Order: sequence, then structure tokens, then C-alpha cells
Amino acid sequence: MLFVFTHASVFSDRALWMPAHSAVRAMSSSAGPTSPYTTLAISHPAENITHVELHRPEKINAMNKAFWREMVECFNEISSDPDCRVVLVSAAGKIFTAGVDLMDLSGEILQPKGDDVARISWNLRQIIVKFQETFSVIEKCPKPVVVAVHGACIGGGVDLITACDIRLCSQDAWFQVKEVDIGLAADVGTLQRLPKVIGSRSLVNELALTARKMFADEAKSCGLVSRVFPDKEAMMAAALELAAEIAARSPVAVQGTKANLIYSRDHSVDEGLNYMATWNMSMLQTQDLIKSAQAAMEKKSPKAVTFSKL
Ligand SMILES: CC/C=C\C=C\CC(=O)SCCNC(=O)CCNC(=O)[C@H](O)C(C)(C)COP(=O)(O)OP(=O)(O)OC[C@H]1O[C@@H](n2cnc3c(N)ncnc32)[C@H](O)[C@@H]1OP(=O)(O)O
Repeated sequence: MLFVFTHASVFSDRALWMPAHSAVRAMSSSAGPTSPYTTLAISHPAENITHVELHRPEKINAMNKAFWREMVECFNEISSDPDCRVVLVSAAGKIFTAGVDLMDLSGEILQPKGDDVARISWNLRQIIVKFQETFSVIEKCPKPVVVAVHGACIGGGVDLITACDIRLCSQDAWFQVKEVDIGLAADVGTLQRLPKVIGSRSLVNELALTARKMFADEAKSCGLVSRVFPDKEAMMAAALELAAEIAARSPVAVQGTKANLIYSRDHSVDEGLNYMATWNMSMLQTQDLIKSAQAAMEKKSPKAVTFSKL
């Protein structure tokens, strides 16, 4: 395991026997970020589950320079961690996130360096691409990412959650594509991913062009989230259960499913089928298929099967 643990390592051992509700209480960490991060707390609430908690509550999880860098480091680490099969993202404090740290914007974004327009533009482009990577790493992560939102999810928060695979929220959640209010077109994923998440282009356009707040019930009815819970505690308990369901299944099957769902979202049915056939010509040779099929024949749960690490 590559993370340096503080409270998390104790937690992770205990989680194997802890009842779900105790694990959830422990997940709502009041402890600070986990080394080497200053804006993220990492823990392992149950076997094969990594919990990434946005953890800058005093600034209501505004995304500062460290955050943009740490998310990339964190998800790169998770991507190659064979002990992680599913990721749960949530936030500490009173809301999910206030979006980009507006104090930080005054630096490299508002005063980009360069000797002339071409060079300034080139530098700015590279900065934007780097910002985009902060959420693209979530989508590129081979393990499914479940996100649990409470309170406000503003600006960069919407960019973040649209890169996740499953979105849950509590009844007090609200979502705001806030960028037009601060004088910019959203540039780190919302305009590209939100239309693929929500069926109605008209609704996407309305949200992005007016920055109006969307509350939990509308978020559920339009498909931005799949479930709404009465409060954060209930949401985290359900999120952990959901993550455990995914973690119990063959990592070959789960990761193949994520990769092909994302590929097919961006390609024609024919291209998707072609990619799938090429994917499964190797993946069907896994032992996981034999073990899982045998368990199914014996009417056993996939949870009864032990899968090798991936
Ligand atoms: C290349 C660009 C990449 C990405 C771009 C993304 C675009 C965006 O994210 S646009 C969205 C920007 N965010 C906002 O406009 C939200 C601003 N904040 C608020 O409107 C409010 O804080 C609130 C979220 C409605 C919550 O209000 P309240 O509960 O009253 O808390 P506050 O007292 O206002 O905040 C507590 C504390 O946090 C600081 N803070 C809040 N938001 C930000 C922020 N976005 N950036 C930096 N700091 C923020 C606030 O100043 C307070 O700090 P104190 O030190 O306690 O005063």
C-alpha cells in the first residue's frame, strides 16, 4: 500500500469487522487530511474500498492549487493500487465544495506569464489542460468512482461529479454550474460531460447559461444523481453498501464494464461493439469467469468468491 496512513490504517483494520453504521461514523472524519495530502483525507472503510474525502472544511472545500495537484496524484495512486476495487468520494464539513478557490485565480489564471500574446496564450492553454486533468483522472481511473454529495456543489464541484461513475446526494444538496457568474465558460469538464449525463440538452443549456441552482429532487428527476437520501449519514451508509457490492465482484468484470461504458458513450454502437469484442477476447480467459459462473450455478453470492488482485 502506497498511502501513508494516520487514522486510516487503524480504521482499515477495524473496518473488516465493524458494522456498517460504525464504519460510516468513522468515515465522516473530523481528522485532517491524510499525508501526503493537505486537501484530501484518504481512508479504507472496508476491504478493497478507498475513501477520498475533500478535506478543507474551513474554506468549504474550495479548490486551491494544492487540491488541483493532489487529486491527480491521489487518483494516479489509486489507479495502480491492486488493493483498491472501488473509490468513494465525499466531502468533510458543511458542504461538498464551493468550487474553484477564487483567491487562487488571481495568480496564474488572471496574470499568466509570457512575452507576447502567443506565449501568454500558450502558457494559459497548458494551465487549463492541467486543471482539466484533475477531473479527467477520475474518468480514466479503471476503478468505478461513487460520489456522495451533501450541501452545495458549485462550479468545479459539478465538473468533478460529472467525471464520476455513480452520483448520490442528500436531500439538502444543490448543484450550480456557476461559471458564467464569475465571467468564464466552464472549462474543466462540465460542458463536455453534463450533456452526456442529463438527457435534456435544454436543461443543460439552461443550467449552464443562467447558473441557477438545481436542488436534489430535480437532480434525481433529470438523472444527475441516481438516489437521494434524507441526510448525509444515510447517504454515506448507502454509498458504502453500494461500494461494497461493487468491490465484491470480479475486478476484471467491473473494470471492463467501466472502460466499455465510457468508450461506448463516446462512440457509435458499431465501434463500441468492436472495442468490446477486442476487450473480451482476452478478458473472457480470466479465472474470474469460471469462479463466478460456478458460484452462480451453486446459487452462491459473488461475495462468496475470492478473486485475485488486479
Ligand atoms: C481554470 C479554472 C478552473 C476551474 C473553474 C471553476 C469555476 C468555479 O468553480 S465557479 C464557482 C466559484 N465559487 C463561488 O462562486 C462560490 C463562492 N462562495 C459562496 O458563494 C459561499 O461561500 C457559499 C458557498 C454560498 C457558502 O456560504 P457560507 O456558508 O456563508 O460560507 P462563507 O462564510 O461564505 O465561506 C466560508 C469560508 O470559505 C471561503 N470561501 C467560500 N467560497 C470560496 C471560494 N470559492 N474560494 C475561496 N474561498 C472561499 C470564505 O471566504 C470563508 O472564508 P473565511 O476565511 O472564513 O472568511
